[in-house]
Amino acid sequence: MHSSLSLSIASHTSPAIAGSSHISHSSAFGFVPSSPINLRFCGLRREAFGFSALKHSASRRARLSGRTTPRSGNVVAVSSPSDNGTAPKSFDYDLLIIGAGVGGHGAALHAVEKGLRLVGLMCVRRRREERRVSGGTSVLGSSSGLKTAIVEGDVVGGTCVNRGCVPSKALLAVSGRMRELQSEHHLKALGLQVAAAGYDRQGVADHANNLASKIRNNLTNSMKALGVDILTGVGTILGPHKVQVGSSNTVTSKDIIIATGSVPFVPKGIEVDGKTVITSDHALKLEFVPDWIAIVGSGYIGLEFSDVYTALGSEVTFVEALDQLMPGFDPEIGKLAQRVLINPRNIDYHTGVFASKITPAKDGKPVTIELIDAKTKEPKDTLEVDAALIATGRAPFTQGLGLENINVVTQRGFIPVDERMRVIDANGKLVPHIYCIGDANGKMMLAHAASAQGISVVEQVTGRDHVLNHLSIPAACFTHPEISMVGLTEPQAREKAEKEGFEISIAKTSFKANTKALAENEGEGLAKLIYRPDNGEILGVHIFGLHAADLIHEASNAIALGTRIQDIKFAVHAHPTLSEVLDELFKSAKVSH
Ligand SMILES: Cc1cc2nc3c(=O)[nH]c(=O)nc-3n(C[C@H](O)[C@H](O)[C@H](O)COP(=O)(O)OP(=O)(O)OC[C@H]3O[C@@H](n4cnc5c(N)ncnc54)[C@H](O)[C@@H]3O)c2cc1C
Ligand SMILES: NC(=O)c1ccc[n+]([C@@H]2O[C@H](COP(=O)([O-])OP(=O)(O)OC[C@H]3O[C@@H](n4cnc5c(N)ncnc54)[C@H](O)[C@@H]3O)[C@@H](O)[C@H]2O)c1
Repeated sequence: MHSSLSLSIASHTSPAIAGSSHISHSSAFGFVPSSPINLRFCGLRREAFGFSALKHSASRRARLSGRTTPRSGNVVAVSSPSDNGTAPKSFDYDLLIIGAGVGGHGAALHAVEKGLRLVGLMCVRRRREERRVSGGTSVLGSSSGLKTAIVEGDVVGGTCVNRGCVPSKALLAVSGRMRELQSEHHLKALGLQVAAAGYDRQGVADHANNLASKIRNNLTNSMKALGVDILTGVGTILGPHKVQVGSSNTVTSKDIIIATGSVPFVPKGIEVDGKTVITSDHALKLEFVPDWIAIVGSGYIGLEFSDVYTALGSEVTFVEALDQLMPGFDPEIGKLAQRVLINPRNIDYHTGVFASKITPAKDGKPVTIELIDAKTKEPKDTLEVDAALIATGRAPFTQGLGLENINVVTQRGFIPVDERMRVIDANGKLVPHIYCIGDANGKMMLAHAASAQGISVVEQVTGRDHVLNHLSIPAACFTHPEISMVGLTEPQAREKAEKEGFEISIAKTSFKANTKALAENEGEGLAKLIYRPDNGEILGVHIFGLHAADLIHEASNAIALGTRIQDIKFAVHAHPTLSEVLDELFKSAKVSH
């Protein structure tokens, strides 16, 4: 089905991207399970946590909170660091983590490494264990004297493992291969002859689903092996040291980490039916491949799914509110990405427009999308398509968490934190012993950022001050080819330079000069370095090209460790490898130092 209006392709758009990969703690996976508790999932469906169910979940939490009267003496009066004196002398746990996504998991594993004892909480089917825990007489965990618990209301792994990074990368692995097999020009250049490529939709969907199950099991087993007992239950904060788990259990903990993540954000006026108007939660199941799909939002999710859908034969129309596709990324890299990832593919787009109303397909009628001008709000167009994917960002999952019990007011749903992830209350004061990591604090909605923040918090609660440098955290978009970045974009660097009174310089290298890239017939690519010529500081690196997501780490590690260009340019790279693209990049920079 096609649009009732002609869709013209604008020529001025420019993108630029970033991203990451799932954090694996494979070193922890090999342990023999030692926990006496048999880990089982409660079988709660994700839908119970989805956007529409959020209200239900929140009201359930509110009911639960209302029913539970904190025992006096066990709860610290809110928002006064000195009030900690009213806390119990001893706690059920030293560290309690609410949410077993990648952030919570990363924090939990690091806590084990630091000697913290892990005792997870999973409710519903775990009455016996819960009673033991709520009675404060838990006997679980390792022989260390410290105790930690992780609370999960759905399934271990959270968004990344079940509805995010992991299944999406499985689909992208398929789209990458399909692209290669479909590119006659590419195959011919390599001297290959391949019969027409095809795919089995269910087989592709199974690959994504199986991978998610596998990684979920790995995560679960890694915590189990380290003595983690996970009880499922919705965690509600009753006070600074007290959390209700499920409907009746309460636990106390010296420190608490909130790691409750996010859910798809669906703008007002858009009706998601889960079939023809979908979010990434639905799209990852690949229940059908529409002939024509509109993707609302051209950020990470939109771009990655455009790669998947076009490889599987769909026509894609982007609807983007800002004036260019993939806004927010370095404009030069974005322009190149658009030339390679958008223009030659079966993709067109509308920029500077909001999807103000989307109605699912019904009774033989297509999905309709009403577009309004993003600035004037005047009606612009109506599209008729087979399906619409809503990829307009993510909303923090913090409703009903009991934040009112610690006097915390969210900002657009995000929990305010300082640079050490310490939660800030309504009066601007730090809430003692409560931290928030990952998507729920909105600092950087990436899996490895959530995990790194969790590790940083564990460092602090175990006595070592630590501040995570978010400018050293890489990001990648796993399109074909990939896009990656770390640090500042060129406009951001220019703004900072102007404010702080220094010069910036730019260096670039092309994949066309790289032997390995040319051997692969993948010479389309660019690496860009933004730096200070006076002292060799690396301000940002952006890469578009084959394996860009892997290549970025030399730059992100350099930023994290404070390595300057005048030092890193002497590092030796194996030949012929793609890493020589960065070698060339650093060598071509001119530092006066
Ligand atoms: C389609 C898609 C693809 C993505 N791809 C990538 C990628 O390639 N690389 C990347 O870095 N990032 C990617 N992301 C982003 C990444 O998934 C998130 O940044 C990451 O999952 C955030 O981790 P988290 O631990 O903060 O939260 P989550 O992973 O959302 O986990 C939070 C957990 O807390 C639980 N929970 C919530 N409230 C409660 C409560 N009150 N009590 C108990 N449990 C609770 C939830 O059930 C959930 O299990 C992607 C996201 C999507 C949607
Ligand atoms: N590879 C990765 O690391 C990866 C992959 C997928 C998702 N993620 C994470 O998930 C998060 C969510 O991804 P996302 O792509 O949904 O969000 P995003 O913030 O990356 O992009 C959303 C886009 O939607 C546009 N938009 C918002 N409302 C709109 C409307 N009403 N009409 C038209 N356009 C609108 C925005 O301008 C923006 O370009 C990201 O923040 C990212 O960190 C990461």
